[in-house]
Amino acid sequence: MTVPLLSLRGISKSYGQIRANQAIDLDVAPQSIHAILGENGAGKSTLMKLIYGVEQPDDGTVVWEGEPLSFASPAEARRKGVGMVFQHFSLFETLTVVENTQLVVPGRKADLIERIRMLGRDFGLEVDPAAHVHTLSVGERQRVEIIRCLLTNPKLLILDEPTSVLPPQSVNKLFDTLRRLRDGGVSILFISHKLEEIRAICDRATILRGGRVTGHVDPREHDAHDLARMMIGRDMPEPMPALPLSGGEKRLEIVGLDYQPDDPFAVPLSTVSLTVRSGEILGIAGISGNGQSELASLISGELVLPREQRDRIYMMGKDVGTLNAAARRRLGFAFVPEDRLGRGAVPEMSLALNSLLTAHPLDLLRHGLVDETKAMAFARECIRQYDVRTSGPEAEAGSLSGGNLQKFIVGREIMLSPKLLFVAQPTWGVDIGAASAVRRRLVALRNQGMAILVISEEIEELFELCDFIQVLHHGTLSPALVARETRPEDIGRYMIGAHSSQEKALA
Ligand SMILES: Nc1ncnc2c1ncn2[C@@H]1O[C@H](COP(=O)(O)OP(=O)(O)OP(=O)(O)O)[C@@H](O)[C@H]1O
Repeated sequence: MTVPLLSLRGISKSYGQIRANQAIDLDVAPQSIHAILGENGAGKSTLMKLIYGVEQPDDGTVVWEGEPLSFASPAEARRKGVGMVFQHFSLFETLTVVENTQLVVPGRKADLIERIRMLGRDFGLEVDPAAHVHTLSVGERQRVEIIRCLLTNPKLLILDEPTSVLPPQSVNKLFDTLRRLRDGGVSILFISHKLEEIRAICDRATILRGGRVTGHVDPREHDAHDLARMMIGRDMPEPMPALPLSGGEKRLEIVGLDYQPDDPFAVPLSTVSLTVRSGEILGIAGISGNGQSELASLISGELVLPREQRDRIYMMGKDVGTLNAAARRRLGFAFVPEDRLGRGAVPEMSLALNSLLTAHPLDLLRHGLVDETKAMAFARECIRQYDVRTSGPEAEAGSLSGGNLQKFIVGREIMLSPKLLFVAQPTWGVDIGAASAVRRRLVALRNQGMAILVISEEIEELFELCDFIQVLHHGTLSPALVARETRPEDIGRYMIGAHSSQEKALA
């Protein structure tokens, strides 16, 4: 047998009471794409952090290219040829793309700009090297992370859910890239919750459950159902059937909204119109960076329209364009932003305190002070209902695994029983078991009459959830398409700006 590029034996790591990794054995062969599979909180990110030197194991040995070794820091791991793209981005918001790159990759700025452009062209990872990171969408930030990593020429590339925010076209391009990298001698550790992707690209898979290895398999020899069962220890639930449309009242209406941002990197919106009624789910598809964050901010109230732009955004029948986020929430609006650690939750605060951020109207304050008992009870209920794996309501939000924090934030907003719920990327980073639970919940709420707006880059998710789909491209929205009568390719054409001639537009 060839000597593995990386061998782990008996690797363990605990955080207080939580045994995130227990006696992990793992061999990564040279020139292989190796999947790490597991539910939210199974210990995948922890294991990757140990390999990349971000954390040190409590126990166990690491052998790199046949030599016993321990990576004391990410800098050392990078020197040896390990590169990592994180699930939570590690970019500085106020710096430009190329300045962020310079922090890790030596070289002259002009050369780096050229190399970034070249990688972008070659691998479908286009991004403006001079753009400030704070102006970029989540998807674009991820592209920057991947490019930055590729620029260090790693022997082992660790990708923590790299496809979660990429549109389907770019996923295939990324896979071509990864295959080319592998054929050129790079091994790849690939974390993903998308089993079909794993079967398409990986030649090995290691499955984790509760911090332990439960199997090493060749994913091409198992179907997605098999893999899911190994991962979650049971069969997947069936999707929730949607009741026929009720033709309910309009809860959100946007009429011919134009938006010209001050920021030169932001995307202008032109004549955006949409309607979401009680008892229906409208999905907005599109590649990130086409105006999603601008539209989301205008709907959530983080961006307020100037006084002269009246009669553009209505919620529950009221013109809300000039109202701030809090005033919109008072009308029965709730919002899950795509950026869960930055805007959805405060990482240093407990889950109980994070509940207060939006759920304070549910009687969690008394005389202006936090009612601890009620805040704890609320957080505990959210943890229970949404199967959030954590030590309890006192855990810091930042200590939760990505998917578990997402479940908590989505749960918190749903528990407000809003009339209108707006969720950006509802299941980004959430494992398939939990993602299907979140989707079932959204459909059940729709059946009970909630109006739901979803922005997602995952076409399959939109088809599973939505009654209608509109596609955002270069700041304009396609007509509403009836999801049941539309094919993914039709959506794909709108996503790249090539209109379908036979659209099933609503009158
Ligand atoms: N810094 C930390 N402090 C406390 N607990 C932590 C910390 N980091 C991880 N954990 C816990 O360790 C366990 C494993 O988390 P990890 O992030 O490795 O899971 P994961 O498999 O990557 O999950 P996901 O798919 O949701 O990203 C979880 O219970 C998590 O809450």
